[in-house]
Amino acid sequence: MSRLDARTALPDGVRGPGERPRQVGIVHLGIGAFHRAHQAVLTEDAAATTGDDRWGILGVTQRSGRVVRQLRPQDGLYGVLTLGEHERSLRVVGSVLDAVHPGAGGDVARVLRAIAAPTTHVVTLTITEKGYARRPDGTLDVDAVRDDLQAAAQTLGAGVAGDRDEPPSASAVGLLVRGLVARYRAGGAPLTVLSCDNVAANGHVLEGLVREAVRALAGLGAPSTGLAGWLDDAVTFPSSVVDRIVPATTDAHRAIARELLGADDEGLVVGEPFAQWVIEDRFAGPRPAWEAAGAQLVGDVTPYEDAKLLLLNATHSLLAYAGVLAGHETMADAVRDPALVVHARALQAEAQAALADGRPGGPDLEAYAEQVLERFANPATGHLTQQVAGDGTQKIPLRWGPTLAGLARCGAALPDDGVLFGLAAWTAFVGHAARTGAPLDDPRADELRAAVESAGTPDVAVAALLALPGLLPAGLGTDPRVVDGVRRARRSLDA
Ligand SMILES: NC(=O)c1ccc[n+]([C@@H]2O[C@H](COP(=O)([O-])OP(=O)(O)OC[C@H]3O[C@@H](n4cnc5c(N)ncnc54)[C@H](O)[C@@H]3O)[C@@H](O)[C@H]2O)c1
Ligand SMILES: O=P(O)(O)OC[C@@H](O)[C@@H](O)[C@H](O)[C@H](O)CO
Repeated sequence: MSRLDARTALPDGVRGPGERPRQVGIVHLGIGAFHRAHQAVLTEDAAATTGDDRWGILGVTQRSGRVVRQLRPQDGLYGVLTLGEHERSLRVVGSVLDAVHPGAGGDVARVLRAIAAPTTHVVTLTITEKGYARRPDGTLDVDAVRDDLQAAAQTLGAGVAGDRDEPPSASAVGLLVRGLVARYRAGGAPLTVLSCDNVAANGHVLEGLVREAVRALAGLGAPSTGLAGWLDDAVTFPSSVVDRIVPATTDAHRAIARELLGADDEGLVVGEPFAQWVIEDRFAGPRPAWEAAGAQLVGDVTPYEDAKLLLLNATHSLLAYAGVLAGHETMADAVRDPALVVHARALQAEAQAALADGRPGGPDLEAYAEQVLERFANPATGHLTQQVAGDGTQKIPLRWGPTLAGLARCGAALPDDGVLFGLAAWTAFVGHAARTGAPLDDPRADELRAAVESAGTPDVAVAALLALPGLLPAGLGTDPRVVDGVRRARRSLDA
């Protein structure tokens, strides 16, 4: 069977991309499955409504060249397969014009030129929580981005913009700083940097890391320039809240798409019918009319972000850990298990209590929480518990930390069926991996294994894991009410 590309005649029922953008207007860092199923789709829909053809996307894939191999032979085209309980549809998206790998053997100079180009107005990111290279205390892990910052410092000191060979890039924040330096040197047109990761206050966090990195340039031999002032004047970092469940694409998904398309599609992504994008309206220059595609432009994303992280993502993580332990492969099986969903609901009740004093606006929390559970129960996407369970040390502080802090403010004895149950399930999940040698997908996997291996008993392991720096809000990782409650929940899980 032939492979999807610009010559493929799309069958009836498969929506095509229409007129493709004439230029790159957006550089996206971290073009994994989610960007292709979310921002790229809304960008194409906005262009279709307005006829504005400036918003092609250059996708940057940093960890491997896989997405380049998927998309380049397909002229950047790929399918988005929407799978609901009662619906199935395929569309081919054309807003991504090309993909680039800036690592060893890749083309970092092309990325830097694209970020510097005056026709580029927005850099978006989905680089996962760990891509932000934060230390447990939230500050920039300068060692992780040092090579990129060294390159940025040399570029700042070089005579003419674009006059040196660019070394490959090893970090997303470092690559962004190099791109900002290139843009500054190329005349400094305004730029909006828009994080689309599941990170609280993502724009604010990213801005802080970029500013730390820029301050570090001086220590790496960069000359004194007006770069920091230009950031103040010409670059904005709005926050945004993104939502659509996008599982990793499987061969079963590819088989469904092949049947609908009549061609092979190596770049296929899959999503649920629901999609939401709430964006802080703080742009430095032009942007696509994303509101024409259903995005909400708001003054403050915080109430939406709180609901998303503490009611959706938090519940997802609890069900993922407990689901893996109970032998459920998919999220739909986990949420349909009555023994698990009671804990999901208990966590949601605690999160709602913690959010009660939050800022006004945002969704109705009661209805939102219920809708989340219904979305998880969609069996068609086949979202795997193991996928959601990855990177626990990066997700737990964001998803469970604020709820735990709210709970701890309430009183002497803490209930152990909600967030404490989630923590117990996570410790059991980690313990199982450490004991059996099963893969533990977490950037702090070595620390986790060491904590469990030196512990001897589950009670000691629980205490060691909860005390990991940066995991829980200050003081709570060693708070006896938390440690004892998690131990109680863990005993009930191990029984
Ligand atoms: N998949 C979803 O349902 C979903 C929904 C909402 C938000 N998101 C956000 O999008 C992110 C990516 O999800 P995805 O489904 O595209 O995952 P994915 O595994 O398909 O892609 C991850 C992308 O991040 C990059 N990346 C990973 N680790 C990195 C690192 N250390 N430094 C730099 N880049 C790194 C990879 O190169 C890849 O481009 C999530 O972590 C989350 O923050 C995902
Ligand atoms: O994508 P991750 O790994 O950060 O988190 C896994 C899921 O909780 C997440 O992707 C949700 O499906 C998503 O946030 C829904 O919008």
